Amino acid sequence: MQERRQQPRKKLTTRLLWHVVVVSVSILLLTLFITFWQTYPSAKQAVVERIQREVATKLTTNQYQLQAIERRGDLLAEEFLTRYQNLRYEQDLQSYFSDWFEETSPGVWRLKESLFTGVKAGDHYFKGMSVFVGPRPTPLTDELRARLVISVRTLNDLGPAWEGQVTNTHLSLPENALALYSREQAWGRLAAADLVMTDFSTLKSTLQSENPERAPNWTGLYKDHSGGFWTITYQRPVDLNGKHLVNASFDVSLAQLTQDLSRTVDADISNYVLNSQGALITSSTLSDALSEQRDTLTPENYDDPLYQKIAARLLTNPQSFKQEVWDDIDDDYLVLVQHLGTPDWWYFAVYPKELITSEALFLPMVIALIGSLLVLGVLLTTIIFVRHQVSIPLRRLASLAALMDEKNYDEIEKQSESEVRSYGEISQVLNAFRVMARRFVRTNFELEQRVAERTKELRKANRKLDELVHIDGLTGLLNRRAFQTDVANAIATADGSCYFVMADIDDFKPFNDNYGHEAGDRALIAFAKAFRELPESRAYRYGGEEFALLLQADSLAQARERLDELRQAIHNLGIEHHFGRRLHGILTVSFGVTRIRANELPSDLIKRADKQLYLVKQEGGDAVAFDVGD
Ligand SMILES: Nc1nc2c(ncn2[C@@H]2O[C@H](COP(=O)(O)OP(=O)(O)OP(=O)(O)O)[C@@H](O)[C@H]2O)c(=O)[nH]1
Repeated sequence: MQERRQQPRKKLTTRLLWHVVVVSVSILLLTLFITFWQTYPSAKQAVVERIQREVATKLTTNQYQLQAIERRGDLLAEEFLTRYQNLRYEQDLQSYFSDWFEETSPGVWRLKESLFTGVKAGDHYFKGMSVFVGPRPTPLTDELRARLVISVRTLNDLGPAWEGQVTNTHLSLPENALALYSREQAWGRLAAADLVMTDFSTLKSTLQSENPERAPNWTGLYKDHSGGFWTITYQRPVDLNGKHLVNASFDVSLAQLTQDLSRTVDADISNYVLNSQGALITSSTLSDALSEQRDTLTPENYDDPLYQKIAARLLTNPQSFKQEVWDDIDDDYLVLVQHLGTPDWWYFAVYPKELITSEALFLPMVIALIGSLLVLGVLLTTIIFVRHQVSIPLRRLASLAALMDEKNYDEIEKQSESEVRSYGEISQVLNAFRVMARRFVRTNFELEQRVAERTKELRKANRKLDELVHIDGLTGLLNRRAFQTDVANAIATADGSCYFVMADIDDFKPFNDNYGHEAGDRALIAFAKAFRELPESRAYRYGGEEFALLLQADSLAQARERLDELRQAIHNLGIEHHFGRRLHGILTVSFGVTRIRANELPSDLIKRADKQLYLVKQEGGDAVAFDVGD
């Protein structure tokens, strides 16, 4: 009963909720995992392709600019050569040289200042021009003079067209001379008088002795101390009949060159540009201070772990890396490699892998979100349905069962009438249970009433039976069985005021024999009435014609007095008896009396009374004899 009344530890809806949540979350996680597993490679591929597109666009522009410079070199070279072929023997050139050049120190010639600041000479206006003719082993020949003048005129005509696209346009001569067009700087006038340009790698690389192929080249990066910026130079040697005349050249500042390269369109992509020696040309990660040192930054002196890893791998075999993806070079970054070609540099785009993971997670997250909303919707619907259609009816059912247990009929009636919304099987069960509950309680009530009535009757019958067991059927006196119980109690509570009397009808046999047995019965009934009416006493039919009395008396005398009254009452009945041995004329009774003693045996008590009765009988009967032994 106790168990039945206990509240369930968890509600049905709570349990259902837990089950659905656990199963749904497991399925969602599995879906997430599988989707992520499927989408990660394609997300990575998409990122790679996006970066490649961006890099390609950037490099195409960059390479286009460089190739444009190379094409300009061709133009400049062709123009110079044409003019040189047509004009080299013109005498005017010698006078131009005399007008335009001045010997600023012995053997060192420079173009006059006015051609830089702006002057009209002949048909042309000259501006931004400077020339330095430094120390050289050979003398200043007419041909060299003519070449210098042609160089000045060519540069003056073509140079302005490319202004802004290159740092400067110049024609360098293998005889340690250089003609330069630049609106910014009159380099030819500033160069140190003892400068031997042909000793430097830049110009040296164009000399026939150094460059038998006569291949145009991009120099390495160098700091232009006169300009104060990092520069590379494009040089295209121009020869005629095996003679090295000039180099059509352009200086390009590193800033100009790498502006696009170091700029990142996507803030998440950083980049590095390395040359074939592993030196860092530029990077989006460089601070302004470090930007000044680029090209001198090497894995040994620039502490950037990712750059160091990239440089280490590049240096294993630079020419083998053209365009590829390095996924394994760093735990956190994906690296795309692109060889630039012009100049011989490598471009590295670096992308954080965690962003690829984020992108790969996008689809699973959308699925998870939609899935969660779906699960939530299904869950809420299920909970509401189960709560209203199952839980509440079942709780009502449990409540009815508890009320049945408590036999609360009124409440069951009340609850049975109240409305509970449910459908189908639950509704059937609830209704069937209500009907059953009502019937059960009613039947139970009736049964209990019937049992109560029967119990009452049974008690009554038992009392009757009990009486019958202890009452003599003929006389209505208590019988010997009742006597045995009462005498035991009287002995147990004996206080000297209770007497035991044994009475026996005198000569009853002859009475029966002569007056008939029925007359004997009537006599017995009449005597019994007299015994019963004796005050302060309980009378018993001891057996046959014998009676017993438990008599309450304050003294022996009082007891004797009472018994004499009884004997007199018997006499008064006057039942005639003329056939007895004692010839009393009426039917009489003899009495043997003794006082009840505490804790004695009933047999001893009876024996004492019997003895007195015997003595009375011996003496002729119809008398009372007392045992006075105590
Ligand atoms: N009518 C009738 N007689 C009974 C009943 N019970 C016992 N008796 C008779 O009582 C008589 C008892 O006789 P006895 O024991 O010889 O005693 P008595 O004749 O009375 O002789 P004393 O006792 O010496 O006076 C018997 O004849 C029994 O049949 C009874 O219920 N009804």
